[in-house]
Amino acid sequence: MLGRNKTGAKAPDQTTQGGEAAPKAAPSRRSLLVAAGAGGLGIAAGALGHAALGAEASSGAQVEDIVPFHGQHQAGIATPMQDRMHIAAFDVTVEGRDELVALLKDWTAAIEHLMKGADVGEFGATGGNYDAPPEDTGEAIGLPASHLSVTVGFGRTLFEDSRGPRFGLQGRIPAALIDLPHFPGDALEEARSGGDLVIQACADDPQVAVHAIRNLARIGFGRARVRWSQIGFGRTSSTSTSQMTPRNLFGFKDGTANLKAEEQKALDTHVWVGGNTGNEAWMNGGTYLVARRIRMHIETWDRTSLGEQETIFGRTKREGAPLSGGTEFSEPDFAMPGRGGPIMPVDSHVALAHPSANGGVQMLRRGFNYTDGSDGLGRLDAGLFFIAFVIDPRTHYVPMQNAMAKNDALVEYLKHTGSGLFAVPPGIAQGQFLGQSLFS
Ligand SMILES: C=CC1=C(C)c2cc3[nH]c(cc4nc(cc5[nH]c(cc1n2)c(C)c5CCC(=O)O)C(CCC(=O)O)=C4C)c(C)c3C=C
Ligand SMILES: [Fe+2]
Repeated sequence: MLGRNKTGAKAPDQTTQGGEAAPKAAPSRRSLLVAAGAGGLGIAAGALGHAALGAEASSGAQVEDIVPFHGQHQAGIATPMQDRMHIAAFDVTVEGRDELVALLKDWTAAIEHLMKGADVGEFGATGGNYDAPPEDTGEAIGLPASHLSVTVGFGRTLFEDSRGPRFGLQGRIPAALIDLPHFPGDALEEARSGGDLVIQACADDPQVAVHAIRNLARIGFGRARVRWSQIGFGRTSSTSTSQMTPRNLFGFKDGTANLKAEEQKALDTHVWVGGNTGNEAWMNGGTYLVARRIRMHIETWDRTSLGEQETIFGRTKREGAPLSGGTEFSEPDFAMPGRGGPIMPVDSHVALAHPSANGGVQMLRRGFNYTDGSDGLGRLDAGLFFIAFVIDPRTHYVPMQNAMAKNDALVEYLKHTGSGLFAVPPGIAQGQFLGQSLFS
C-alpha cells in the first residue's frame, strides 16, 4: 500500500523496507479513503491508480469534489470560488526555451494529478523507492480533491527583463502585460512583488492548497525559485450566484456586485481575451491576473463608528445594501440626495468602483482575506489579497486603481504592499501543457 488510511494505521500490504519491492503506481488520495471506508480494508489501492479515479468519478462518489482540469479556460477563474488559497510567484532560474517548456510540462502533469486528488508523480507519497525521497510530500494523503484548482500565469519578466530575452519569447509579449504604474500611496515591497510565473492554488481545504504549491515548488527546484507566496484563509468574493457573499476583515460583505460565472456575455466582454491575431493569438481564451497584497489597518478601523464605516463603503454593514436603499443586490442610486450631498458619497468605495464611474468596465474579483501574524508593534498584519481577472489591465484595472488611490475614503485604512500582473494563458486539452500556445 502506498499511503496511510484515514486512521493513519499502516495498511497490511505496506511495501517492504529497503526498496526491494517494485514501486507501485500512485493512487488517488480519495481511493485510499474509499478503500478504508469500505470495511476498513486497506486494499491494494496502489494498484488502482487512475483507473480507480475514473471509476470513482463515474460512480459519482467523489466527482463533486473535482474541478475539471481541461477546458477552454484555466480553472480557478470563473469556476466557483473556494475558501482557501495559496499563491506563489516564481522566478525561473534556468535559461533556454527547452528547459522552460520542460518545467511547464512537469507542472502540467503534476497539476492534473493534484486536481484529481491524486498524489504527484508516478509513485506518489509512499509507492516509490524506500531509499529515495518520495515524489509526493504526503500531507494530503487521505484528503479529497477539495475542489482544488491550479491556475498558471506568466509575468512580463518571463518575456524580457534586465537579463534580456532568456527564452526566445521577445515579440510575444502581449501589449496588455504592462509594468503596472506606481499608484499614489503604494508601499510595495520588492520581495512581495513581480515574478516570472505565478501559480494560484485554491481549494476548500487549506492543506490541499498548500500541498499543491509545495509540491509544484519542489518539482521546480533548481529551475524556478519562489519569489513570494501568500496564503489566504477566506474568500472575499463570490464567483457564482449559488454562493453566499462572504465578508472581508472590515466586516463588510464583499463580492456582491462581482462578475459571476453565470454571466457568460459579461465574462466575454470583461475577462476572456478573444479575437487576438498574430503574436498575441496565444492569449485567446486567457485573461490577466492582477494581484495586490493590501494590508488593512484593522485596529484603526475598529475604532471607527458604524456610520463612518458604512459611509466609506457606501453600503450597510449587516445587509450589504447600498445606502440609497433596497437589499444587497439592489442597484445603487448615485443621484439620490442625502445630507449635504448624494446619499452614496462620491468618495465612497462603491461610488468609485462602480462601472458607471469607470466607463462600464467590470472585473472578476477573486481575492482572499489573509493574516500573517502581527507586526511586532502589536498590530495585526492582515488584509485582503486582492486578485482580479480582467481582459486588459490598461482599461480594466489601472484607471480604477488610480481613481481609488486618489479619492477613495477607504484608502486611509489601506496599504498596498505587494503587486503582480500576469498573463494567464487559455485552458488546454488532454495531451497539451499549460502555456503551450505561447510556444507554438
Ligand atoms: C481596483 C480595484 C479594487 C480594489 C483594489 C479594491 C479593494 C478593496 N475592496 C474592498 C471592499 C469592497 N469592495 C467592494 C466593491 C468593489 N470593489 C471593486 C474594486 C476594487 N476593490 C469593485 C469593482 C467593486 C464593485 C463595485 C460595484 O460594481 O458596485 C465592496 C462592496 C460589495 C461588492 O460589490 O463587492 C466592498 C465591501 C476592500 C476591503 C478592499 C481593499 C482592502
Ligand atoms: Fe473593492
